[in-house]
Amino acid sequence: MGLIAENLAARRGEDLLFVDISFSLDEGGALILTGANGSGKSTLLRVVAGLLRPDSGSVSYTPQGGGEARPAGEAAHYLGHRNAMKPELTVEENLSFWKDFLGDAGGGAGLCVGEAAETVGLGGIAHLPFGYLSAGQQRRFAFAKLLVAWRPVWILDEPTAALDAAADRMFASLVSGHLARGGIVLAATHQPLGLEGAKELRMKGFAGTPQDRAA
Ligand SMILES: Nc1ncnc2c1ncn2[C@@H]1O[C@H](COP(=O)(O)OP(=O)(O)OP(=O)(O)O)[C@@H](O)[C@H]1O
Repeated sequence: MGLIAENLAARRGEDLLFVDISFSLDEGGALILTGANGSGKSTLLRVVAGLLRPDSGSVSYTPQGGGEARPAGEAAHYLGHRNAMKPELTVEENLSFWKDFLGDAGGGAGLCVGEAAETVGLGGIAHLPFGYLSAGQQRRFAFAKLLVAWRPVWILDEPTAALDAAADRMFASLVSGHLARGGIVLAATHQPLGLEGAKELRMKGFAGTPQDRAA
């Protein structure tokens, strides 16, 4: 039940970046990835999101109450370093696109676009082109993307880097709310983000060449 990663390994170039990564998270559970720059946090998040193929291992999500296990990426939002919004479209158009494209993954319903914009504190400017907005406003609307489609697993890569304290607090409340609704959070972050009490997985960086490991 929940998110289960088993024996994940990933390679960058010839070398293995990590091996034998396993974890499981039930509904309401959170895991924070820590480790030095370049230790593989973003790579692991991208593997879980289904954006990179693991060298070995698997990661799946099984809904609460049973149902079939499926690739975790199908039940996940991935919020990476980029906002994944078209600058020439309005915020409403961008969020409507994501709402339709992602859909609800079962077990919950996303907010309407207007509600999501209100929730991130920017209800009055969702009619503007995304490209007109400040960097912080753009990031807030990237958070709204998490709200317009219900996806139980949130995969977050340094979501609040370079945001002000108020935006940090707002995002922490979104994260706490998601966990309280039975969501799951997997995050690389140096901020508390409402994840107090989360499990921690420390990434160590390159795990050697495949030849080293065979030796
Ligand atoms: N496309 C790529 N091709 C080859 N190597 C890559 C590629 N992307 C990342 N790497 C390497 O993989 C390693 C891990 O990168 P990753 O971005 O996963 O680390 P990170 O822990 O998220 O780092 P940071 O804290 O700096 O964001 C780094 O040494 C990086 O140079």
